[in-house]
Amino acid sequence: MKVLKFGGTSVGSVKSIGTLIDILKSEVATNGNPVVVLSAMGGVTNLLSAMASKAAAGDDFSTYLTELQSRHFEVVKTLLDVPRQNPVYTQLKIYFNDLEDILQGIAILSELTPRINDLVLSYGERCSALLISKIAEQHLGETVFADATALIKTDSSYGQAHVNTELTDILVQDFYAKHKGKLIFVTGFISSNNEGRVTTLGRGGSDYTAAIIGAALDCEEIVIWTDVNGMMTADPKMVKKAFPLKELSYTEAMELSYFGAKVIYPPTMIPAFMKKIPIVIRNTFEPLFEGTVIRHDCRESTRNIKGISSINEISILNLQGSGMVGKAGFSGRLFSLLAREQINIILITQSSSEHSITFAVKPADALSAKRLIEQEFELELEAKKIDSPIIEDSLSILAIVGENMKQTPGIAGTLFHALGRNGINVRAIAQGSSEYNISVIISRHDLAKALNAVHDAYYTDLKKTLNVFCLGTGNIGRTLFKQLQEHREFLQLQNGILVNVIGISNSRKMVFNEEGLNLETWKETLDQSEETADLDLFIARMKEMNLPNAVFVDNTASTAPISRYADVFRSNVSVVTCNKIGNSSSYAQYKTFRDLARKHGVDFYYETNVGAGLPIIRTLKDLQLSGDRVIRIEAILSGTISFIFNNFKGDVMFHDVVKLAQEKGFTEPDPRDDLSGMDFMRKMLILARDAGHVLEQTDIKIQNILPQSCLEAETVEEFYAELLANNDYFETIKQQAEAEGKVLRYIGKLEDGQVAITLQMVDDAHPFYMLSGSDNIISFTTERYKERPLVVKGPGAGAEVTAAGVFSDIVNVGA
Ligand SMILES: NC(=O)C1=CN([C@@H]2O[C@H](COP(=O)(O)OP(=O)(O)OC[C@H]3O[C@@H](n4cnc5c(N)ncnc54)[C@H](O)[C@@H]3O)[C@@H](O)[C@H]2O)C=CC1
Ligand SMILES: N[C@@H](CC=O)C(=O)O
Ligand code: NA
Repeated sequence: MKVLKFGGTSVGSVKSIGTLIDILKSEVATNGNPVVVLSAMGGVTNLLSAMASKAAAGDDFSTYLTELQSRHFEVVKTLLDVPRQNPVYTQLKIYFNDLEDILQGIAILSELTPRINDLVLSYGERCSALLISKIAEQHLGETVFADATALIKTDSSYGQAHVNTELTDILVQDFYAKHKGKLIFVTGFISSNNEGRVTTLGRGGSDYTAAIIGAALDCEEIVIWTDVNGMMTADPKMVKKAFPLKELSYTEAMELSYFGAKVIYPPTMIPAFMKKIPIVIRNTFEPLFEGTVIRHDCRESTRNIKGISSINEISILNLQGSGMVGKAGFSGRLFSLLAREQINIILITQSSSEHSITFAVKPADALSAKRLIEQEFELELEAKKIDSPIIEDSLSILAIVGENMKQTPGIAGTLFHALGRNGINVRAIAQGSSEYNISVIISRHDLAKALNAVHDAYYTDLKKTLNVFCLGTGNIGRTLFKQLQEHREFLQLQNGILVNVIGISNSRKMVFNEEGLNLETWKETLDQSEETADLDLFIARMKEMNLPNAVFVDNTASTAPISRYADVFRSNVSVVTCNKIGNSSSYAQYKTFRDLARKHGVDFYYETNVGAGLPIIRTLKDLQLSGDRVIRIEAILSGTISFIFNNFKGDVMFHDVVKLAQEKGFTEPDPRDDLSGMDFMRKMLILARDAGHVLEQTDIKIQNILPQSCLEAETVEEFYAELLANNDYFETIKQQAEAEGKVLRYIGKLEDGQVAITLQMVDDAHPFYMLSGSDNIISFTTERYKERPLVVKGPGAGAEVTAAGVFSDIVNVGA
C-alpha cells in the first residue's frame, strides 16, 4: 500500500483535479487502494490567513469568504454529477458557517491567537479533502474521508506542533484497520492536541502528514505529487541548467530542502527515514516523468555532489577579541543566549585561534542578536576583551550537498576553484565533520553567478557555458560569429561547450542579450540597436551582469580596448585577443597583463597575435614549460609580405599584389602596417618577450622593404599611388632575385636576446624557400631541437584561420 499526497496546485483547479483523478485511477488499478493525503486548494491557506487578519483588524472579510465558497462550489458544480452534489454542498456549507462564526468571534475580540489561527486554517484541508473524496467516489467507488485532527496528536505548539508519535501511530493503525482496503482521504497539515484543539504541523505540513501516516502503516512508498519534476540540482530560477535528481538519501534531501529547495517539507524525512520508506516526488502536471526518489539505499548515484542549495538573504555577525581565546564556555553562553531568545543560527564558524566567531542569522534577527550580545557581554565589552559585534548584510549562503563527498579529496577544491576564478569572495566557510555539506557565505550580488559557476564545475557532463563579450565586427569578428554559429551544435554535442555571445560592439553600435545573441542575425540586431558604442559602458554592462565564465574578446585593431584590459582582468574576466597592440607596446604593460590575469585566476589568450591560427604561442609556451630553452627563432611572420613575395613574379606589378593581399584579408586594416614591417616587428617582439626577453620596440632592428616615399604616404590611397610610382624600384629587386634563381624572403631572427628583421634572397637550399599563399614559417632551435629545429608552417593570415584561432582560444578558457 502507498500513501499519496497531493499538494495545493494539484487540487488547485478543475483541470488539475481531473488529472489527480486519472493518477488515482491508475494507482488503484496497479497497486490497489492508497491512502490519499490532501493539501488545501492552491492559495486557500493564504486566503484563510488573510481573512483571519482582516477579522482581527475589524475589517470586512466577507468578499474573501465568498471567494472561498465559490472556488469550492465551482468544483462541485463542474466535477460532480448532479445527484451527488447536494450532500457535498451541505457539508461544505456547514464548514463555511462554522468558519464565519469563528471569524466573527475574532472580530468581536479583535484578537487572533495562534490557537484560533490554526483553527481557521484547518478549514482549507477539510474542504479540499472532503471534496476530492466525493469526486473520487464518483469514479472509483466508496471512499472514506478522515479528518486528521482525530488521527494525529500533538503538543500545543500552535503553528508548528510536535507530534506524539506513539499515540498517533495507534490512532492511525486503528483507523486503517477499521477501513482496511478502502480508498481513504485524509486532511493534510492539521492535527489536534490532548484537549482536542486543532493544531497544525507547519507550512508544508501536508507532506509531513503523509510521512506520519505512511510510517504508522509501514507503507511501501510515500508519493508526494507536486508541481515540479522532483528535487533539482539547484534553484532553477537562478540556474538554467539545473535538472531533477533521480535519487537522494534522506540526509541529502533534508540538507537540500532545508536550504531553499522548497520541494518537500524537511520534517517529512524523519518518519520515512526511521522506517526506511522511500519518498517519491512526482509532478502531477507531467505524470509520466519518474521524479526523484529519496531512499535509504541509493543505488545509481555515483555523483559526489547531489545538489547546490542556497539561502538568498542572510546576515552575519562577527564577534572577536582576545577575551574569547581559551575561554571555555564562551560560545556556550553566546549560543544559549540566542537560543533563549528564539534566534535561529543558520551557520557558525570559529577560527582555531579562537579569536573570532562568525555566525549567520536571518536578516530580521541580526539587530536583536547584536543587542542581546551587547547586554550579555557588557563587562567583557567594557574591559575591551571583546569588540562590539559587527553585522554584515546583503549576504547569501551557497551550500554543496552530497553524502558521497565523505572521504573524497578534491571536492572542496573544485568549489573554491570555481568561486575563485570567477572572482567571488568567500566571507565564511562551514563544513561539518560528517562531510555532507560545505557551506560558504558570499555576497548576495554574486549568488547567481556563483551558483552557475559551481553547477558547471560539478556537473561536467553538462554543457559548460562561456559568456562572451566581443569587440570588433570586421573581417575577423564577423568570421568568428559565422564559425561559432556553424559549429554551435557540434561544440555542444561533442565537447559540451556552449558559447553564448552576450555583448557585441563595433565602433558604431553595441548590443546585449543576457540569454545569448542569435549569431545568425547578429548584424541586423546590431544595426537596429539603439545603443551607440561606448567602450566604458560596454565594460560596465559586462561587469554588472556578473556572469560566470565570462570572456572579453578583442577583435579590433584599436588601441582603445587595450587600456581597458586591466579593468577586465580585475573583474575576473578572461581576455582573448587577436589585437597585437596590447602585447607589443611597453614591456611594463605586457607584464601587467600577465600579473593581473594570474592574480585574478583568469586566462589571457592571444594565439593569433603571431601567425594567426598557427600554434606558435602555444608551442613556445609548451617548450618552455617542459624545461626546454630557446636558442634561436627564425621566422617569416608577415602573411601579407609572404603572399606578396610568393606572387610577385613575371609581369605582375608590386602594387597589384599588395591590393590582392588586402582583398584576401591578409593585411592589417591599414596595409601600411604590414609593409612598413610594423606588424612583423610586433610579432617578433611578442615572441621574444614570451621567450623571456625584456625588450622594447626600439630594440628591434628592421630593414625597410619600401622606399621612403611609400613609408611617408599619409593615406592608404596615397600609399598605393606611391607603390605605383615606385614600380621600377620593385621591378629591379624582383629581376635581381629571378636572375640569381632566388626568392625574396622577409625574415625575422631572435638570437642572444637580439631581434632583427631583414630582407633576404634565398635559394632552394634554404628551408624558407618553399612557401606559398600567405604562409608563415617559424623554426625554433632549442636545447632539445638543436640538430634539426622544430618547424611550424602554414597559412599565417586570413580571416578564416585567424577567427579559428580566436575560436580555439575562447573554448580553452577555463579548460
Ligand atoms: N587579418 C588577419 O589575418 C589577422 C588579423 N589579426 C588582427 O585582427 C584584428 C582585426 O582585424 P580586422 O578584422 O581585419 O579589422 P577590421 O578593420 O576589419 O575590423 C575592426 C573592427 O573593430 C571595430 N572597432 C574598432 N575600434 C573599436 C572600439 N574602440 N570598440 C569597438 N569596436 C571597435 C571596428 O568597428 C571593426 O568592426 C587586428 O588587430 C589584426 O591585427 C590578427 C591575426 C591575423
Ligand atoms: N596582417 C597580418 C595578419 C596576421 O597577423 C599578416 O599579414 O601577417
Ligand atoms: Na598563432
